[in-house]
Amino acid sequence: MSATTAPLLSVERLTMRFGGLLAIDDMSLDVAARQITGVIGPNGAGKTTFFNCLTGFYKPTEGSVRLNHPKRGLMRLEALPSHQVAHKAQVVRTFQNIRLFPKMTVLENLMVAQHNALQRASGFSLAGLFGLAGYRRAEAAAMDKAIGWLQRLDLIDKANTAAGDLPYGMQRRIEIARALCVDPLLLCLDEPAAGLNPRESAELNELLKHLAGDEGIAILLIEHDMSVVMNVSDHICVLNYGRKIAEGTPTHIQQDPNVIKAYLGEDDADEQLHAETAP
Ligand SMILES: Nc1ncnc2c1ncn2[C@@H]1O[C@H](COP(=O)(O)OP(=O)(O)OP(=O)(O)O)[C@@H](O)[C@H]1O
Repeated sequence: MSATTAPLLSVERLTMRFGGLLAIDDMSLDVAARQITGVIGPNGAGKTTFFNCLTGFYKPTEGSVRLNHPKRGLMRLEALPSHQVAHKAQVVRTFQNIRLFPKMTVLENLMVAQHNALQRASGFSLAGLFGLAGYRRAEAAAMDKAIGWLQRLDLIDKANTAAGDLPYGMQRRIEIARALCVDPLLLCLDEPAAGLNPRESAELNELLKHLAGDEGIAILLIEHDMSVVMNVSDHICVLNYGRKIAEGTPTHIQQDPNVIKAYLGEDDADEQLHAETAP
């Protein structure tokens, strides 16, 4: 991020406690527009809790999450309920476990994601039922958007297949397509590579680079698969026991002694670091 560009998202001194457990501990992070920011850390480090605080699923105990929205100005995400974070702030997420409607077709899954826009077009009345012109236009636009994303994500030939009948890797891609139908400024992906084979992971890399580089969507990426994180991230933030222990480029993160210790444990990390620095 250049010194003159304001970040898209500024997380300041975020803290989330569950009783005596400090899941996020005084965490600050800037997220740049049009870039991919990886969030990594060992199991239980607080990554998903961090997403839950950004997207209105949890109300943080302390701290602020400010979004610099290009049309609406500064928005305080920690004060918004989750549906407004998605539809007003355009910060959209996927989940660790797949949450498609398995019996609905792929296209129907993408239409459901746009129900807010359709409800508004119906004036929350019977306009939809009577097929009034405004509602029909909104429905056609929603359909165009869904089809457009299915084409760009190479899923169009599966539009009329029940989502639950498709292979796992494809379902993960449909989840991303569904999130894209909400026009995200910031797309938060929670382990999108989980369960993917190496070919699917490589395809995911290409897709993420395309979304950030060509579509201009900022991405926050929680991922354990280092072949994905290190390949696609512009910037990486590392959490351990709820604390940010490092941030920087993938090259910087791979060499950071604190990160190596968090992943390998103190003794193994010392061994590896000594081996690397030995003449
Ligand atoms: N609703 C909750 N109530 C109590 N404790 C919670 C809750 N949600 C998360 N935690 C705890 O907060 C800590 C961080 O959990 P979190 O799921 O955010 O970690 P994570 O980094 O996403 O882990 P993983 O990589 O295994 O998904 C853990 O100790 C977890 O048990």
